[in-house]
Amino acid sequence: MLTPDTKPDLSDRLFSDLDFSTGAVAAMSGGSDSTALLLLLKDHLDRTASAARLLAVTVDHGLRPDSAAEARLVARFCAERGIAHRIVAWGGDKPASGLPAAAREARYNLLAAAADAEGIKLILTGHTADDQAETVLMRQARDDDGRGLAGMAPATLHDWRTWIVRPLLGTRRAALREMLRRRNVGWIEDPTNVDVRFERPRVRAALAQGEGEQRIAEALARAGQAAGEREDVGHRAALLIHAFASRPVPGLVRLDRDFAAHEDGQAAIYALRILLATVGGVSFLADEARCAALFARLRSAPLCATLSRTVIDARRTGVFLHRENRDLPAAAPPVDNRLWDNRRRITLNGPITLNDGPGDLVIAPVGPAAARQASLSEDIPPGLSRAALAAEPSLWAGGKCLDFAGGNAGPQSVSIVPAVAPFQRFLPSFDLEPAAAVAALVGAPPLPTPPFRGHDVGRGWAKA
Ligand SMILES: Nc1ncnc2c1ncn2[C@@H]1O[C@H](COP(=O)(O)OP(=O)(O)OP(=O)(O)O)[C@@H](O)[C@H]1O
Repeated sequence: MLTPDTKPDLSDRLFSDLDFSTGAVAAMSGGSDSTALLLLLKDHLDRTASAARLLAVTVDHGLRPDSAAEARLVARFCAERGIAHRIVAWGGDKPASGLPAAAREARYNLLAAAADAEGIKLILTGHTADDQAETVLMRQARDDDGRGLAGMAPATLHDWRTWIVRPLLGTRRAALREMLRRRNVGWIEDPTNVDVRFERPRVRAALAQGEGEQRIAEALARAGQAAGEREDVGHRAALLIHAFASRPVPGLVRLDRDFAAHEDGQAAIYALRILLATVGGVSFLADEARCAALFARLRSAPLCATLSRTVIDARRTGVFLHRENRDLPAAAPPVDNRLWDNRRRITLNGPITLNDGPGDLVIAPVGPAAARQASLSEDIPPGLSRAALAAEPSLWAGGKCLDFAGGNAGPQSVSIVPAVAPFQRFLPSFDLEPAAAVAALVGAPPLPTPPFRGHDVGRGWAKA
């Protein structure tokens, strides 16, 4: 039943676009924002999709003496409302520096694992407009390439399979707290949120003073504009990737010469940054200024350069990109669900059975010697094909190269599937289009269905 203080239009506005067909995990710290999120979500599902599964998950980071007791408080809160709840603990050693980032990384892994265990593909967090303003101001202070000014995306794909959605990103914290007070619901105040040894609490404290409100409004407006610009350049970069890039042999990307002369330099440089990071297996995009300088030089082939662990070999017949043949992973037995060189995902589909030869099965680069034996495409200069192939992963047994990359042709029990390094861990919705384009190019799995009903992967589906 509705109470006067849960305006139906608020929760409907927040959640009505979302696809709850696999259920939802609500990331619930017990703070005001995630408590409000959980209550609004529960109202919405009770009204519109009572069969949808809802699981609240609290991560106990084990960083404060009270954290376990707080997690139990959240468990009680959920039990009283008939909401399934789970506590997951961050075990193991904690780093001495970079603690907030490590805790965040661990938190998302644990939330995703909890969702996975239930077959749920959607995680909701309680990030608010206030969090967004803080994020934008922190990134602005760091003077990065401007992409970060878009702030947090309304949705982010985690590990290429679980959507993290932030439905409260356009809602102010004060409004949520007001709603909680009217419902007589309390929340946990995390002392870390006011611990000025950390950057975010310092920004938060500064925004609570003087002209804070105006700065918040400006930061949010700037974020909206930057998000639109980022989607736009991503869209144009995706068009360029579709039009000009191909993968003639595994490990080798070819750009038509016309790419180097394209008039939309901004999109071409963005496409280049994404392609270099993907081919090189680097988690962050190649440096913008260096890519701009490289793009300017591409017109005057021949050219051979390296950037982002990638060799750029520009010839009359095209601009070729392949992984540099150094600092490749050492031979090691295949381990399930691991990234190899940040370029391939290894999956074990069952116990390893070896019919192809004796000896222990390992994954190692093909290497120059085995690459020389391979039969090559006639359209590509053999030196280039071999250089690309040498850096590709292969299964080896007893010193014999069983299969080389691209391939699912080795023992059925091991698959080695291309991955898109810069977007593999976190893919913000702003970048969906270029990510889908580069995934199709390198043969990575297609993106899972977006979490918003009625939207394909493509322009304009992300909520503003
Ligand atoms: N320990 C946790 N367990 C589960 N989810 C968490 C946890 N910490 C944060 N989150 C999720 O991430 C969101 C943003 O995190 P942040 O650290 O800004 O929140 P908080 O201040 O701890 O709590 P809240 O946002 O609920 O007020 C939270 O709203 C919540 O959805």
